[in-house]
Amino acid sequence: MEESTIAKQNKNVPVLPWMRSPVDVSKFEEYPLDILPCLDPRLKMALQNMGFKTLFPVQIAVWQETIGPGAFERDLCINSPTGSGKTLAYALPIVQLLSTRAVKCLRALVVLPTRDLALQVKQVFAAIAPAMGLSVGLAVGQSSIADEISELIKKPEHEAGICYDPQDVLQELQSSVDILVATPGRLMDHITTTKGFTLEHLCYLVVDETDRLLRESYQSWLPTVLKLTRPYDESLVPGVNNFLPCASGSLKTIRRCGVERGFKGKSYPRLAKMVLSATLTQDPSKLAQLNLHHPLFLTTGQRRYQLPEKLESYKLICVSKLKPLYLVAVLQHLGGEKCIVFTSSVESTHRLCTLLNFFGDLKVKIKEYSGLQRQSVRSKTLKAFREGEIQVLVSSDAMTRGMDIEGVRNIINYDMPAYVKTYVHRAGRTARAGQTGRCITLLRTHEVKRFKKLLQKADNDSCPIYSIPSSSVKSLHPFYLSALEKLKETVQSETSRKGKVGIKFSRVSKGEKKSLEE
Ligand SMILES: Nc1ncnc2c1ncn2[C@@H]1O[C@H](COP(=O)(O)OP(=O)(O)OP(=O)(O)O)[C@@H](O)[C@H]1O
Repeated sequence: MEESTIAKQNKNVPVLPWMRSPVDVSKFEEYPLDILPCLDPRLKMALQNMGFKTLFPVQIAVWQETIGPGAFERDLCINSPTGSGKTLAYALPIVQLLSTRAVKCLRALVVLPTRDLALQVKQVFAAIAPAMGLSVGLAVGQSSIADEISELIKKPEHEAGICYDPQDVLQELQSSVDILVATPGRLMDHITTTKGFTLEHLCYLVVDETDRLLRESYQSWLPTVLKLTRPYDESLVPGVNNFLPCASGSLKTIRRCGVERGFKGKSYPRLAKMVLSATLTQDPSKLAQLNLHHPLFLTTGQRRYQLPEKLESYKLICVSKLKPLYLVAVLQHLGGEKCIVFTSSVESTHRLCTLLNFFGDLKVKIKEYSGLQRQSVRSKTLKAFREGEIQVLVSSDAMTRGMDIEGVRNIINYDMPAYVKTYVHRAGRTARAGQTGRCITLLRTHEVKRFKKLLQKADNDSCPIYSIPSSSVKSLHPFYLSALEKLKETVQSETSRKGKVGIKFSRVSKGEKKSLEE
């Protein structure tokens, strides 16, 4: 074997020994709900009401390791392609496991990097948890902290006119939810300031989009959660009880038992964890932060990065200064099919979207979605896109991960992604749940080689050219010139209105300007 091939293979072999012998999810088949062992009939009904008849391979694999023979004795690290159904893979076993709980306490915590993603995941739990008598809460900062607290914490009912001891009142505060879906920032707000909010009874922790969440520390949410849920033993750490909050009096928590290394075979209750991503990190130092218990790695096939089976990747090679024209020609060609256009920054998202809207005659509704906008604006746009009122969304990488929008058949990379991970997540907004989809990447000539290498990392050698007749591009020239003029005016007025922020939009790029002068 050639040396370079061996080196390449070694590079793909994970450093961590437990990652080298994974459970291969691709060996599992879709499985009918009717014959799924141990599935509670109430949950089956809830799933059927969602229109689901089978469980996907990753959902079956996780079911086996949690409810099935695996009995959740090991923490699970799940690497499965975009759109393969990871959300239900963790939501289903958690809801079934919690169905036998006697007292309402916060038992499961799901952490996600963004508000829109957390909302999406909450909806999945909300579709199945009530059938088992469980409540789901959301901590994302969508409403005021006071409103959020009143949703999450139940206050005791007190008779008017009677004075109560504040200490007793604190003891009586209870969680209104069994499962909480949260973003790290709001989670930390509740941990540090909300009276009655406790992780003391937490049994399950899910870290979704793990590699994204581990990249930033977000006010040290992870060490804080692990510290607050660490099993404590007075004899090992004297006085520890004095530091741990206890809002539920003498209530004891039953967690899974596990034999931890370093505890001389002593078994004690642990917080059971599932961590997931379509591009799960294999970096030992990053994974070490999660303090996983005898982790089991579940992955799909041999490849590190995997694209959805029915995704078709295309490249469109364009003359740099005419890129917007190629984009418009593609949009015309797609004839109003739902589409997300990705750019490399919030500034170019804004400028490109403004420019496209000046093209008149496009017959599609185009809006931007980026981190530069207020959350309320973003949520409104997302709703309109989901409902089909908007056909094209121009987005920065705010939309890259996890978002599940029905009917998106096309992804366009207006700017080539810099990393294979970004390509995997962007392209993964289509071809979800076994559907077909295409991802078209606009490339300048000098980017072609780099793009080929990037796709090879996802083992994708087949990326045909997306052809657009040059006559369609040419015919757009006159519209482009007038659209650029209008863009220039808009940019100038935004600059004067928005001061500093507007300056970001104030420069029409060299390519655009040159074309304007021609
Ligand atoms: N058993 C099922 N039957 C039919 N559809 C399903 C099933 N499970 C999930 N889906 C659908 O598949 C789509 C993708 O699911 P989900 O968002 O959980 O994917 P994911 O693996 O988390 O993707 P990403 O990595 O992009 O976050 C959703 O629209 C979901 O409703």
